[in-house]
Amino acid sequence: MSLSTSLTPSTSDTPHATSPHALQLRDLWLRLGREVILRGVTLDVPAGEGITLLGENGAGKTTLLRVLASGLRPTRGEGRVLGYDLRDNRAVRDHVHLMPVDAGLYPDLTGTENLDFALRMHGQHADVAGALRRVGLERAAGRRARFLSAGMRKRLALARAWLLARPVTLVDEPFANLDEGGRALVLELLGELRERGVTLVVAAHEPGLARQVAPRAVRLAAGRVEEERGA
Ligand SMILES: Nc1ncnc2c1ncn2[C@@H]1O[C@H](COP(=O)(O)OP(=O)(O)OP(=O)(O)O)[C@@H](O)[C@H]1O
Repeated sequence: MSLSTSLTPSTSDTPHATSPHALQLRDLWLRLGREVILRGVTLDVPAGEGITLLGENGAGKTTLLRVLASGLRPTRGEGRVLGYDLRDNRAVRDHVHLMPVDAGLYPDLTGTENLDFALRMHGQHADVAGALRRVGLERAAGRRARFLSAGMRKRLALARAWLLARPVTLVDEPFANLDEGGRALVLELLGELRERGVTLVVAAHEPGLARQVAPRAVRLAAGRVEEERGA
């Protein structure tokens, strides 16, 4: 099936608002080395929806998120993010934020600098000190990310995703390494993103938690995405 038959292709110049879908994937395949990781992923996600992405270890969740963030190019198939072709790296990166499982921070920048830098990259201004307070990191503002604990790095990455509030926000294992308060914060901040109309994809092994902010659940199995039944 060809997406181009049903959609007017967007370029970086055309506004994404023409597409009611945040994600449209058609028969996406991805090979890494000798392994075929994605085997015909087809998925439609309306703008503003919250999706929980489930699957066993090694199922390909992180890989799929990287494809959606334009960090990996599909071997074949078609994909659009807010109407932009997935292969249009620049447009996709302008609209998509990926919070990776390891937080993806600059280790030699402080907490404040990491947030300032991310905002500057998107031409945004925001209350960085307030965001650090919100995630309980006010005292770590001046510490380099490399000297933060895994849970503190996660909180910093969460503050960044929340400040950026990109129209499509992809979150890989947001609950890992967090204490109870941290997990509640994830739910609170990701919930606020949803309220602001952000499309959210959460890869997680905790469906009960993730579905509180991303109610529709899909499962990656054998390289394909299947709709998960039941609440
Ligand atoms: N750079 C790479 N080169 C080759 N294979 C890779 C590469 N990165 C990941 N893989 C393989 O892709 C498959 C999917 O990995 P991925 O990290 O996407 O799984 P996951 O569903 O996120 O797993 P987990 O729940 O353990 O985080 C695994 O078999 C992994 O070995």
